[in-house]
Amino acid sequence: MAKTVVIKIGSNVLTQDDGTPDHNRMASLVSQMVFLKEIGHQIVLVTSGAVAFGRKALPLNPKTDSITKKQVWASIGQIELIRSYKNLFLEKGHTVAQLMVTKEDFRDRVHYLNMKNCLDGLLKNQVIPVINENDAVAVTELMFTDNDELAGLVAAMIDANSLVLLTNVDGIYKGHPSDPSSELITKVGRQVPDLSQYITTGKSSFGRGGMLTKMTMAKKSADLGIEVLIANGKRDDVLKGFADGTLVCTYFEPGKTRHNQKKWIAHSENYSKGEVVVNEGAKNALNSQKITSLLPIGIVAAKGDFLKGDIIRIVDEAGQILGLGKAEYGASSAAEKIGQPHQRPLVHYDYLYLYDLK
Ligand SMILES: Nc1ncnc2c1ncn2[C@@H]1O[C@H](COP(=O)(O)OP(=O)(O)O)[C@@H](O)[C@H]1O
Ligand SMILES: N[C@@H](CCC(=O)OP(=O)(O)O)C(=O)O
Repeated sequence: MAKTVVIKIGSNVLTQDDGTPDHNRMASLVSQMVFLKEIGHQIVLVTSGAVAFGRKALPLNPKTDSITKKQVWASIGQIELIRSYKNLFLEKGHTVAQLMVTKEDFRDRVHYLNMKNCLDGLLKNQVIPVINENDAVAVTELMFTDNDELAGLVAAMIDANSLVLLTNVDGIYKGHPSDPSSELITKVGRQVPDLSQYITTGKSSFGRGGMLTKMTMAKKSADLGIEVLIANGKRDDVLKGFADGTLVCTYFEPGKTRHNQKKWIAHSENYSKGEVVVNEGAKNALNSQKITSLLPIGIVAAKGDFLKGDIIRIVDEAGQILGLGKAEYGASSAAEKIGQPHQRPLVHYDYLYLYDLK
């Protein structure tokens, strides 16, 4: 079956132990991505490596602050990174395109749709999008936790079937991967156990977010109906293994696919601009099997300065978050309508994402 596959490559996969770019590994992964494309899959690449490539190209005074270092190295390294991909794909007859994004591009619905339109256009024209964070401008609140988060957001955006996170270990182990007694978790079903207990905060030498973000993103993406594979990009034929189903990895079984609109909303908790508190009746209605929009009659309070189109959090009176939604009107109109019958929904069902509260 032809799939849309988002492949994320971590910095460590593309570097050797001494930090120099590993062009052979890169060439092998490009060949395998071309193989996937030529057997009919659509490929989107999310790649790290700019900082690592830049660090090797230009040593900086160790006293330079860490933000400036990241910005300088990333803006130097990105050139070599994208040029290498461009040349390697071109040798095999394929064109790549570069997209550099920040968190803001996922926060704003217009930016989001512009990016989606661009990706759709590239895929339709058989071009392989190569995406990285725009590290030159992405500082503090504009930053993704790491590229695993970015890859998860991209996979949701384009309604991907699969998300393959390539790192320098075979997947999530029940213990530190360097401990020979640690066992690899090969499958995570829909009843996801608490895996965070196994994950240590230590990262690989150039990694940013560590295994915890991979796990969080994998769970979230699987909830949205995307299968996720965390696998070792340093193993030869890793992507061929993905194609023929022989890959040694941690596999997250996908849930039922949800509406695309809702996928954007599902990933927006960090970007919400306000919050509404709902009463018990509204909570039960939202959690029932019936398709329900959020009506002002069930709202007891509206907080924050949200405008029409902004994402708002929906919480119950005990403060537990129930879900997220796109506001149909702003906070001042909402305040006027609170508790009143016969009013337009504040959140329409199509723009409502409810957490699966067990
Ligand atoms: N339970 C675990 N299973 C696997 N890896 C783990 C675990 N706990 C911590 N890690 C660490 O997570 C690292 C991968 O994350 P990271 O360094 O962010 O990689 P990448 O650069 O590919 O994004 C591994 O190299 C490993 O050291
Ligand atoms: N955007 C950065 C990558 C940051 C990042 O998430 O790195 P990694 O944890 O190796 O995937 C770069 O290109 O160096």
